[in-house]
Amino acid sequence: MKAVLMVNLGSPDSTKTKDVKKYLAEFLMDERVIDIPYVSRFLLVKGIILNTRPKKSAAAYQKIWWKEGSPLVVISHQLRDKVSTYTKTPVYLAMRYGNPSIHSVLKKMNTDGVTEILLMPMYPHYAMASTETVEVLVDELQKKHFPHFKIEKFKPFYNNPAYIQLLADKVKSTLNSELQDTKIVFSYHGLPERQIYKTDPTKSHCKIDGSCCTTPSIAHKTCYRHQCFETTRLVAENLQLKTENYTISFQSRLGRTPWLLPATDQLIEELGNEKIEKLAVISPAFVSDCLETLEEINMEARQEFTAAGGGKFTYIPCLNVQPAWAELIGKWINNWN
Ligand SMILES: C=CC1=C(C)c2cc3[nH]c(cc4nc(cc5[nH]c(cc1n2)c(C)c5CCC(=O)O)C(CCC(=O)O)=C4C)c(C)c3C=C
Ligand SMILES: [Fe+2]
Ligand SMILES: [Fe+2]
Repeated sequence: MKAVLMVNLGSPDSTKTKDVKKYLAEFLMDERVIDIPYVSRFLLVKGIILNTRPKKSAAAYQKIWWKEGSPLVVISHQLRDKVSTYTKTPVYLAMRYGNPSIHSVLKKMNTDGVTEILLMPMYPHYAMASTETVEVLVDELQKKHFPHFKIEKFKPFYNNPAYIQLLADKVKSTLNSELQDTKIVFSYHGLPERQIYKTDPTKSHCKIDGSCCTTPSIAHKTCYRHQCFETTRLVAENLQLKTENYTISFQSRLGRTPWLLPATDQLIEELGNEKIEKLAVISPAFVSDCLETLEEINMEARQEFTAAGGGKFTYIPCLNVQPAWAELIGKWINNWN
C-alpha cells in the first residue's frame, strides 16, 4: 500500500521549561543543526545553551501557545486532515523533533500495511538543518527497521509555480489596496554560512557574495540562499513589485559564527529608523506559523519597528491550513500515484 509521510520540525510537548529543554536537547544535538564535532557540540549544547535557553524559550512559547498545543503542531495536524480530503492516498504526519516522532509514525505505517512512501519534508527550501536531516533520519530508520519500505523523496518546492502563486495571493489578500505602497520584507530562517558551503556539491560555486546565487549552477539544487532568493524573486515578479519595495533578510541567528545576512532584526530596526510608513513581513521558509513567526516577527519585530519610529506593521501569515494549499499538496500526492 502507498502512503505519504509529511514531516515538519516539531515543538516541545508543553511550555514547561523541562519539556522545552528536552526538545532543544534533541534539536540542537542534531549534527546537521549544530554542525560541529560531537564533543564540541555536546559541550556547547549541554554545557552552555541548555543552561539558559530553555527558560527564555519557554517564556517565548508561553506567549504564542494555543489551548490545543503548539501552533506548529496543531496546524500541521489540521493540514494533514485537510490534505486527506483531496487525495485517497493515506497521509501520515510526523515531527523531526518531539512528537509524534518519525520512528513511531513509520512503525504505525508498517502496522497499517504501508510499503511505499512518499516522504514530504514540509520545507520549501533545502538545508542541512531542515530537508536533509529528515531524509537522513528516514533513511537510517528504514535501513535498520523497515528494509522492505520503498521510499521516494519529495523535492523542495521553493520555485513551484503553484506554491509561488499561493504566496503571492496571500500577500495580495493580506495587503489589499495597500500592496503597492507597502515595503515587504521576505524574512527567512537564517543559517550559519558554513552550512551553505557544506551543501555545495561543487565545493567552489557558493561564495555568499553578490552574484553566486544568481549565476546558474548545479549547486543551487541544495543552496538554501539561492532558493530563498528565487522564492523572493518569483513572488515579487508575480506581484509586479518595484525593486525598492521589497527586500530579503534572515532571522533567528544563534551563536557567534557568521550567519546569512542581512539579519531581520537589524533590518527592521533600520526600516523603523527610516520612518517607513507601511511595512509587511512574510516568512516563506515556514509553511505553518510557529514560534519564529508568531513571536519573533509578529511580536518582537513589530515592537522593534514601531519603537524605532516606523509606521504600520503587517505580518503576513503562513499558508497554514488554507484550502488551496491543502488542495495543492493533495495534487502533488495524486501526481505521485
Ligand atoms: C543552529 C541553530 C539552528 C539552525 C541551523 C536552524 C535552522 C532551521 N530551523 C528551521 C525551522 C524552525 N526553527 C524553529 C525554532 C528554532 N530554531 C533554532 C535553531 C536553529 N534552527 C532554535 C534554537 C529554535 C527553538 C526556539 C528558540 O529557542 O528560539 C522553528 C519553530 C518551532 C516551533 O516550535 O514553533 C522552526 C519552524 C528551519 C526551516 C531551518 C533551516 C533552514
Ligand atoms: Fe530553527
Ligand atoms: Fe549561491
